[in-house]
Amino acid sequence: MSGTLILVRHGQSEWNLKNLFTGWRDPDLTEKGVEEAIAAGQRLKAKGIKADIAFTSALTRAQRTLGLILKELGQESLETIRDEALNERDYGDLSGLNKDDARAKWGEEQVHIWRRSYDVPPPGGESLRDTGARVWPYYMTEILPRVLRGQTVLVAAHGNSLRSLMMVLDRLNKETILKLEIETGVPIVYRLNSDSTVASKEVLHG
Ligand SMILES: O=C(O)[C@H](O)COP(=O)(O)O
Repeated sequence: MSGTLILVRHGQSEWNLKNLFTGWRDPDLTEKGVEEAIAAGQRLKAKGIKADIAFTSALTRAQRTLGLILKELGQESLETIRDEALNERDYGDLSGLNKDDARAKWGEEQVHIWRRSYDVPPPGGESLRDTGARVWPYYMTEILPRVLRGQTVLVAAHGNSLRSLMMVLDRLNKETILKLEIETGVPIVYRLNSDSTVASKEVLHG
């Protein structure tokens, strides 16, 4: 066994609440999102987890979630690396549109394909494969080597950047990825083997 990788999707954002496609837009957390982030930190603390380093995206909702978690862990000054490689999928022309309005305009099935398929990009935006094309190399070069050295690495990011990562960790394919939904503010704790495969996975629900 090597180290530990903890993935957390940011808490509820203002645009999650309004049901808007967000992507690279930068809304803050709602009150509920703040509470979810604090609860995530408390659950990690209850497990006795301390991080050695943290990674997050270039977007406020993920950074703020990370800050609230680190506060609960008593690790506010932990080394933190922010990189847009971990940003949410770029939702392109859908950004800022209401998800129900989009379903009314383009149909339920088309919108589901844009949201959950592996390789169909929303207009002007990134498919999950495109998102993975920036997340996977970043994971391989910056995150995984630290886990393999035995560190505990905390990653606060987004629904689709984490889906692309979990596709690899959980060995999902083009079909099985369609069903993967990641809850806001729920830490997922992976222990990795020394060959980078997953030794165990625990989802820290409330
Ligand atoms: O960017 C967004 O709109 C959300 O954070 C993720 O949206 P999705 O569940 O539609 O992929």
